[in-house]
Amino acid sequence: MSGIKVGVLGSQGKVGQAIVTAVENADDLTYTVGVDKGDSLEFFSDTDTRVVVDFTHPDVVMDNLKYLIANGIHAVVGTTGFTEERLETVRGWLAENPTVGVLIAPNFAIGAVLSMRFAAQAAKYYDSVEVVELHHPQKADAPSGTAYRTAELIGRARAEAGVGPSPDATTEELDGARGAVVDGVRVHSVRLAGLVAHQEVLLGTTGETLTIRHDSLDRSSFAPGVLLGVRKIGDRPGLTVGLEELMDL
Ligand SMILES: NC(=O)C1=CN([C@@H]2O[C@H](COP(=O)(O)OP(=O)(O)OC[C@H]3O[C@@H](n4cnc5c(N)ncnc54)[C@H](OP(=O)(O)O)[C@@H]3O)[C@@H](O)[C@H]2O)C=CC1
Ligand SMILES: O=C(O)C1=N[C@H](C(=O)O)C[C@H](O)C1
Repeated sequence: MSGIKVGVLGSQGKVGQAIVTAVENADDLTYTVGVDKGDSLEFFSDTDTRVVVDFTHPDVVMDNLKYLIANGIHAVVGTTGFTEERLETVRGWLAENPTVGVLIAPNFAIGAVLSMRFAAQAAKYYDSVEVVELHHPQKADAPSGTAYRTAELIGRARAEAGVGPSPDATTEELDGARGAVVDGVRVHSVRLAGLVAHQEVLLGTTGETLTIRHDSLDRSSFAPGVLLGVRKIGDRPGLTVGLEELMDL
């Protein structure tokens, strides 16, 4: 056995299973152990695991990270639910363990990262922008982490360019009909059997619209981005947020 020793948290889950397969198939990585609900995190220390990939649940990911950082294990995290407050807590733990690297990304699919970048670039040229995310019905969080991040990037780009709010004459509304608002951007969440992970950013101005759509058709779409993170995180102490930081964009 040779290469970076990699373990997976949430190894029995939908994404975790795809990551285990990808790690096992990579010549330069060695799969050590999978940990799922009820298993001990000490399996990672016992197997001298160097990098752990976490695809679990927003309710448990902070406890996982606390253990990994305290034990000098690098982490690549796809689990959602990272508010600015949570990120600050992680930064605090990392300050006490300065050799450890943590990568947290709302979406590891290359196309999703690109579509977020394209949406931010386009945002200032259009009067209106709204985000629609569509996912499988087992998903716990709404809006998706990706949609939340996309709206933040769009909101920031529009604020920097001095663009006002999207026009909207709605005065009467059934609760939720116009979606949630993130940094001034409307975000709509669809949950539908048969879907995996999809997002459309709709932009409109006089006489034209632009739609930026990304589809993850299979959970293997997250694996190349995760493996990129696994290979790089050991050389990036501290907190990295977003896969784009590791891509030559
Ligand atoms: N960043 C990205 O690119 C992506 C992020 N995600 C995010 O990843 C997370 C997982 O998604 P998904 O795989 O679909 O979810 P699943 O529910 O299919 O998988 C999660 C797995 O983690 C297990 N688990 C729960 N608690 C613990 C714990 N304390 N320790 C170890 N394992 C635990 C679950 O067990 P049990 O089922 O028994 O509760 C389950 O097997 C979500 O937050 C999702 O939004 C998903 C896709 C891509
Ligand atoms: O739960 C999912 O499935 C996904 N979660 C992430 C998110 O919330 O953005 C990434 C992707 O959309 C799939």
